Amino acid sequence: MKIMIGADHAGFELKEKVAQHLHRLGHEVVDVGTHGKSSVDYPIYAFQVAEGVAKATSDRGILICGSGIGMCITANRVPGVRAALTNEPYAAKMSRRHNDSNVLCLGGRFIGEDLAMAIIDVWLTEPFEGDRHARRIAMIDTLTQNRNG
Ligand SMILES: O=C(CO)[C@H](O)[C@H](O)[C@H](O)COP(=O)(O)O
Repeated sequence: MKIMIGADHAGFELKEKVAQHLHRLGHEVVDVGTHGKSSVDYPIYAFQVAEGVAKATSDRGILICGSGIGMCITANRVPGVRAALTNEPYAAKMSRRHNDSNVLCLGGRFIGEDLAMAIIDVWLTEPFEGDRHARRIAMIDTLTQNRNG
């Protein structure tokens, strides 16, 4: 898969490890930054990754900030993005099976490297179940479009 990744300063260190892990698994990684520990603003990276996934220039996205919350709030503003904040593997699994999540958000200040990789491994391999869940996902898009006119 082609996976776009991004982080702010609070997620930078974990992002570097995630990039190595994804490379080891054979994925193509597009890293939009940040590239150091200096303080930056998470919406910049969240929007880049979310746009990449929404425009299908990448198959999936992974975003990391301190808690994962700011990244998730921002990414979900982009139509077509279904970002899930999952700091444990079961939520990651369900976000794939029921929500077809296409962006994974992690909290770099909440979880360690081993747990992050376990979450990512589940998230990359779990399939979407479709059926009633596909109907509900379609409703998200329809209701959003109706609201925006
Ligand atoms: O956006 C966040 C919270 O929802 C992230 O955790 C940020 O990484 C965090 O707010 C950054 O905090 P800092 O005090 O500027 O390092």
